[in-house]
Amino acid sequence: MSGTSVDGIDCALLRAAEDKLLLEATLQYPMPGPMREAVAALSHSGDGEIERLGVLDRHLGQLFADAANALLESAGVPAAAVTAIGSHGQTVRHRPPSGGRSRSDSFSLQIGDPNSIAEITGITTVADFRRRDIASGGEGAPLAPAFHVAAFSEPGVSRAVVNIGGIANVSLLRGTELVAGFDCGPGNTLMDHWTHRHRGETYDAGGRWAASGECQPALLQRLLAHPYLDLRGPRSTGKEDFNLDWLDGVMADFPGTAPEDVQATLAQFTADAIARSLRDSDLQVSELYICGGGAHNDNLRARIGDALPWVRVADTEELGIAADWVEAATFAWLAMCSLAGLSGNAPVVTGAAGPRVLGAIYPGARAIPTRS
Ligand SMILES: Nc1ncnc2c1ncn2[C@@H]1O[C@H](COP(=O)(O)OP(=O)(O)OP(=O)(O)O)[C@@H](O)[C@H]1O
Ligand SMILES: CC(=O)N[C@H]1[C@@H]2OC[C@@H](O2)[C@@H](O)[C@@H]1O[C@H](C)C(=O)O
Repeated sequence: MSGTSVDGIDCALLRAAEDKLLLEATLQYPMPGPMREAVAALSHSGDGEIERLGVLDRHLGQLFADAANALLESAGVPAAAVTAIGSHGQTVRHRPPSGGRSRSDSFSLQIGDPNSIAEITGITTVADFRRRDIASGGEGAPLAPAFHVAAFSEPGVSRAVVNIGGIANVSLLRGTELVAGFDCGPGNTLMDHWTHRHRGETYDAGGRWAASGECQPALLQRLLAHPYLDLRGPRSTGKEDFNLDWLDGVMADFPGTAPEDVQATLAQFTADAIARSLRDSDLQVSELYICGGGAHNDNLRARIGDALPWVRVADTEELGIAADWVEAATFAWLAMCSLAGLSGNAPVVTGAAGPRVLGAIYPGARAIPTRS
C-alpha cells in the first residue's frame, strides 16, 4: 500500500487463522525521491501525461515487487509460502460521484502494474480494488470500513475507527454492524505541505510545531466552510479537494498570519473535521480507535480528545493491529475476499448498487497450469 502521503510503501504479511488475521511481519520500504515527485506531478493534469503514467505504472509495479520481496526476506518467509499479494497501488486521481461527477464519468485511478508484481515475485497478485465499486455506482472509497468491521468490531460496543493518513476516513460501528463510513476530510496532508514549505521537513513530528502556535478562530471558520464538510451520504475525497492551492486561496484573506499559527489552525481544522463526523452521527460512540500515521501526532490526538470529551481515544494496536499497518492489512484482507469470491465493498459506505467482489487476479508463476 502506498497512500496519499506518498511517504513510502507499507508492507504487511498476514496469516489467516480461523476467523482472525494475524500480523506476522511488517516493513516500510522507501520510495525514491524522483518517484515521489513523479507521483505528485501526475496527481494533476500536465504535458505528456499518458507517457508519464505508463512509465510510472511500470516503475511502481517493480518497486512494489521489490518491497514485497524485501518483506519476505526480512521475515525469512519463502515466496512459495505466500498465497497472494493484495496491492492497492498508488492513487493518482480520484473523481468520485460525490465530487459532482455523473456516475458514468466517475473514476478512480491507482497505478503500480500488478503484472510486474506477479512476474517479479512469482506470487499471485490481486489489485484494482476500487473500480468495480465505482462501476456499480459507488464512490470506490473508502474501502477500509469493511475491514474495520471485520477486524475491530465487538458485539454490544459502539465504536469508531479513524484512519488519519493524508486524508482521514472514519468507520462507525454499532456492535458488529457497520452503520456508516466515509472520508471526513483532510488528515495530515495540509499540515504536511505547510510544514514542508516553512520548515523543509516532510511532517510536523509529534505536532510540536502546531503546539507552538495558536489556532486562529476566523481562519478556522473559513477552513471549516469547505463544501466537502457539508456533504452527506456516501462521500470520499482526496488531494484534489484539500491541497496547498486551496489553502493559499484561503490564506490570501489572512495575510501576515504567523506560519506556526497557521499550522495550529490546520491541526484544529483536521481535528474538528474528524470530531464533526462523530458528532453529526445518530450513533453515539464511546470509543474512538485511531490508525494511520496521524496516530503519532500527539498534538492532533489531544485536539481530537478535547473536541470529543465523552469518547475514549486509543490506538488500534489495542485491538490487535498497530496503527501503521491497518491500511496494508486492509488490502491483504481484500485480496483474501477476492480469491474466495466474497464481496469486499460495503454498499452502505460507498453507495454501490450492492455487494461486489473487488479486484482483479494476476496469477503468479507457479499458479499457471501448463497447456497440454
Ligand atoms: N511521528 C509523527 N508525528 C506526526 N505525524 C506523523 C508522524 N509519523 C507519521 N506522521 C504522519 O503520518 C503521515 C503518513 O500517514 P499514513 O502512512 O497513514 O498516510 P497514507 O497511508 O499515505 O495516507 P492515506 O491513508 O490518506 O492513503 C505522514 O505524512 C505524517 O503526516
Ligand atoms: C482514492 C483513495 O486512494 N483514497 C484513499 C485516501 O486515503 C484515505 C482515504 O482517502 C480513503 O478514502 C482511501 O484509502 C483507504 C485505504 C480506503 O479506501 O479506505
